[in-house]
Amino acid sequence: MKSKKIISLFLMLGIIASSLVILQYFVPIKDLEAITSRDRIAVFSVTMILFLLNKSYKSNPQLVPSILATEKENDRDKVRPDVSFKDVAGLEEIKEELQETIGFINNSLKYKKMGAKIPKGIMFYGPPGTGKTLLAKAVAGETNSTFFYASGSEFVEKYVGVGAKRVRTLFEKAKKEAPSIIFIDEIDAIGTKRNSESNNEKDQTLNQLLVELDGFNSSETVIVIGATNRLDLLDEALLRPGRFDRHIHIGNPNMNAREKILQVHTNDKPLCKNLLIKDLAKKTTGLSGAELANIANEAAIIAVRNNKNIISSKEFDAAIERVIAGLELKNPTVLLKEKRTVAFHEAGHALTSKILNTDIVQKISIVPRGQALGYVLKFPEEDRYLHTKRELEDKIICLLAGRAAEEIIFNEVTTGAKDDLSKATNIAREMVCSYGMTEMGNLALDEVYIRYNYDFIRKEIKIITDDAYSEAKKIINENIDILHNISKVLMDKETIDNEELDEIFKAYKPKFNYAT
Ligand SMILES: Nc1ncnc2c1ncn2[C@@H]1O[C@H](COP(=O)(O)OP(=O)(O)OP(=O)(O)O)[C@@H](O)[C@H]1O
Ligand SMILES: [Zn+2]
Repeated sequence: MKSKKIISLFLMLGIIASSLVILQYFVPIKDLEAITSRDRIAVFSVTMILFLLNKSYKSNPQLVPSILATEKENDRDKVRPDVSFKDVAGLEEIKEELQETIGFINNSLKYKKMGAKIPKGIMFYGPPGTGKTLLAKAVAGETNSTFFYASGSEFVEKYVGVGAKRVRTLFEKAKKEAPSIIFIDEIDAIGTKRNSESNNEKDQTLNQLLVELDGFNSSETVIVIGATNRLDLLDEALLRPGRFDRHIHIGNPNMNAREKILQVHTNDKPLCKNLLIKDLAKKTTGLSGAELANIANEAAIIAVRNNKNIISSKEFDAAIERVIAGLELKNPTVLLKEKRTVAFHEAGHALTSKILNTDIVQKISIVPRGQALGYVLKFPEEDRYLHTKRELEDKIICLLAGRAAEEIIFNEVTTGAKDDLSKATNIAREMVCSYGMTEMGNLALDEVYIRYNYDFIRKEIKIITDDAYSEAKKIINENIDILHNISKVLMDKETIDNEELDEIFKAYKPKFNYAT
């Protein structure tokens, strides 16, 4: 290592010397005195920059195709994590289930003597940010195994064969360092179903992964953990016995788990005595572990910014809003007409949510945040795992009510409903394709069928969203005074909290009849 540095230094001095010689060669003899020390410094600086650029090219592993990279550079994916199960909050049943695997690794000799095969593959699946990576690291920590991290998308390259070679190298290293855990995040990037339209490189990589999973035997204690948001998209071959045959669903945390996660992430923070973590758990229904960790951190940052030495519920409320709705824009330049449109749009969402009782409305705001010009902050009253058809229809009504209010008041629609339309369409699509909630009957449709029959499916989706839109307009028209009142208060004060909204509702008698 040292000798390399010395060679580089000599090389650099050589380059400087030859540059000066070349410079003199190009300059007529009579002008030689004109080569000032400034010129020499310039040559020296340019050489140094070239030298440093060359050095950073070499030290940046991204620039070296991993297939050509040295052993050392590839080893950056290998760690011995200092994470254990106590860092993973909630998820008690899952930790219980993983105890068996931990027992296998820690007592592998006993199992081997008995001729028992150690299970090789576990597949974690569920929404993003729920702790899949954290849990895999904790398994490595609990067993003192080497942890190899790989992301499915890293394997798939333009060049056929590169991905397969990377898979081979990864397994070779893991076997050498056994006991080890290989964690393959976003495994769907290589593991989706193979079909006639598949791409060759992806399929070769997947085949290599299958070969590796079949290849290693019980003398090597290597456990492979895959993670995906979409188990249904994975090739069945990957999930067969002997491969990723244990499937563990990791969902968003329930109230109890949220409380524990928030506890873990606030342990090291000075909290106000009156602050109840339980209350925070109530206000964060539907959020992931990663979002909760983010909220705890944001609350601390906000407290520092406000020169506080303890964190109170005020900072947490601001942090929740920040994480859910995005960064508040300072001095936004929203036109008055646009502000009115946003006020009516948000009033439409809030009015229907309250009338249909879909969620508890915490706050309505027309202060721009993130990409939104306004927003309604709302949470379901409790954790829900099942939704009736009626509830899904109500959700779609509330989503489309922003646009419906715009149309009723201004007789035209704006681009502001883009996100609402996308969410509403997704729910309706699930109702048609996954939940069997339409005239098509009790069917779940697979991706290939959906792709080839999308025109027909689109018609079914449109029936649902059209009905919801009419219903939204009906509810708003029947309660138009409340809509005007909410938007008036929003124009004056920019935000309304749930108590103020209750006051507005008390002053009028909301009307509501479901269309039959
Ligand atoms: N159950 C939990 N206990 C404690 N912290 C958690 C938990 N779940 C998530 N977190 C926090 O969220 C962060 C991100 O979680 P992680 O990366 O493990 O999620 P993931 O499911 O792998 O996400 P993705 O699918 O996006 O890769 C963790 O580093 C941790 O700080
Ligand atoms: Zn909206």
